[in-house]
Amino acid sequence: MHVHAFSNFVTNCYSMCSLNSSCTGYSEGLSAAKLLKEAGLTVVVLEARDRVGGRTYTVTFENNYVDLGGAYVGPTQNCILRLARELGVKTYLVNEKERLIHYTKGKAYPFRGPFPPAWNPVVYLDYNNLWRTLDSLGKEIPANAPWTCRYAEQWDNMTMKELIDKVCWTRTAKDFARLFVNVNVTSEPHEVSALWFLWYIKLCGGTKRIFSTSNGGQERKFVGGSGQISEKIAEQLKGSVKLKQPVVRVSQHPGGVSVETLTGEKYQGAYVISAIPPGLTMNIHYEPELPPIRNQLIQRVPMGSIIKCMMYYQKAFWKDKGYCGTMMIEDENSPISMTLDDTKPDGSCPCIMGFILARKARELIELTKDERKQQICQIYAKVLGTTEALKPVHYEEKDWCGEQYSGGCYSAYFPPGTFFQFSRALRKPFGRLFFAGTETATKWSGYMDGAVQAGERAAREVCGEAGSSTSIAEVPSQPIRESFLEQWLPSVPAFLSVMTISTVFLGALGLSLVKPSMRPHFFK
Ligand SMILES: Cc1cc2nc3c(=O)[nH]c(=O)nc-3n(C[C@H](O)[C@H](O)[C@H](O)COP(=O)(O)OP(=O)(O)OC[C@H]3O[C@@H](n4cnc5c(N)ncnc54)[C@H](O)[C@@H]3O)c2cc1C
Ligand SMILES: O=CCc1c[nH]c2ccc(O)cc12
Repeated sequence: MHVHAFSNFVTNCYSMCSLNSSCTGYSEGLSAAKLLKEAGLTVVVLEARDRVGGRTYTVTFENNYVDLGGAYVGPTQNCILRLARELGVKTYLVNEKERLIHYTKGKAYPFRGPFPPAWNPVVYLDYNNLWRTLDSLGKEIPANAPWTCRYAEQWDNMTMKELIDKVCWTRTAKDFARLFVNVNVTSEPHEVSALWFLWYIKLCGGTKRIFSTSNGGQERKFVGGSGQISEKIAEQLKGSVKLKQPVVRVSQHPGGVSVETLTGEKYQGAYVISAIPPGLTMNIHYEPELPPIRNQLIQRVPMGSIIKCMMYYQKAFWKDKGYCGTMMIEDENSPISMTLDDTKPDGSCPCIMGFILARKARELIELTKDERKQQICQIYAKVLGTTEALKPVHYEEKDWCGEQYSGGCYSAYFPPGTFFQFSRALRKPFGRLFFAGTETATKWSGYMDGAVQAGERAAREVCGEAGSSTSIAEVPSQPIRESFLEQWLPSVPAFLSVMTISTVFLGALGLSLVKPSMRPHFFK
């Protein structure tokens, strides 16, 4: 049997495989194909681009390597970490020794921890209630069947903007919540379904785990770059990975599946795994036609918007100033919203990685590369408080919005009113056609880890096996704890109600204790 995979991680697009013969599938393709090959199947991976890796992309220049796509990994991402270990790819810690900076209202506030603190007690309560609410609503949503949540329809009909406006009382918390959505899903709060966003955060272990560097999703990077993972699997699969082969037709017949590519090549197999973002499957003709819900799902899942920008300097001058290089920037005039130190672990190639996200990516793609570089240096100089930021030695950037075979990044999102009715079709096989890709994952969906989990799950489906990927902790993971205050502090409205009730109660009590003749006349 042959399996064809179109894919990246389980391959990079479509992989096809065969048991004693063949099967066909797409990518994510690479991790699926690896597992299928190990199970004794013959696999072909059909990749549209002239390279493997898909939404990961490591390029080399002047003795340096840089990840221009997916890069960060961290505790609980055990599928990608296990795969990396098997392939001999090591990780290193992203620098977070010094203080982070929250830049807001034109001023830089250094801090430590996952989220900026608030000195105003009302804002403090509001932030605390926001994170607690997002996490507790997420607990109501089953990871593998979000449509069964008892509030699924209600929450899906709401955008994240509406949810943020309901939960937050202060402008400060609302603005930071917008940045939180921008950074995590490269989209605007008004664009995404609240049900989908709450599910997405839950799949990563909650608001702290997804946003943190230490003990979170951005804790580590791969020595040599994330692109090696796909490249090493492709090497193991030798001649089975076919580049420059965009799949355009998938025809199922009683004996198997035939997959046709844009160049006119035809591949026969027993099964196909499609491991491309769901929206891109609109580019493919299916015989027989896709089932109705799948056919409509693929029309409803746009991709996020991001430009990843790497600014290189002679020296990591931010460390000398006591800053680690993480900046959370709230300023409409700043192209960049989030940065991390991208200096190599041996201190070479000092670099600040910055994301241009969502609305800003769409606006700033109109500028030239040099104009973006100038604007980025100017905001780094303001935030870090030094003109050293104006003197970079090199600049690299990658716009993912214009990538034909990604459609955008990091991943697909669900607009309001879509996730409740269409998420059930995300990974439901159709005859000999199986679905992988990070969007179909039930842990760390949208991430490299989700891509591997989904690819391996699809490979097991092809083999007729149930079960899930091994989940042994690959790097130490500390449980995410909520302090007593985080759990029990009231929200702003609860605090105001308590204050009002207690003021009225104490006032009434006080009045009852004074002589009737002394009471104001309306109490007599
Ligand atoms: C800037 C950026 C930052 C990111 N940051 C992180 C991060 O820090 N950590 C993290 O874990 N993730 C991150 N991600 C997301 C991560 O890269 C993706 O979730 C992951 O790589 C998706 O893998 P995949 O195999 O599901 O899909 P893809 O990588 O998209 O693979 C699909 C493959 O299919 C191919 N293809 C498309 N159409 C066809 C067709 N018709 N025929 C054949 N082949 C086709 C594509 O060329 C591609 O190679 C980031 C992504 C970007 C771009
Ligand atoms: O996945 C890629 C990058 C990313 C996703 N969520 C966050 C949160 C904070 C970051 O610094 C980066 C990211």
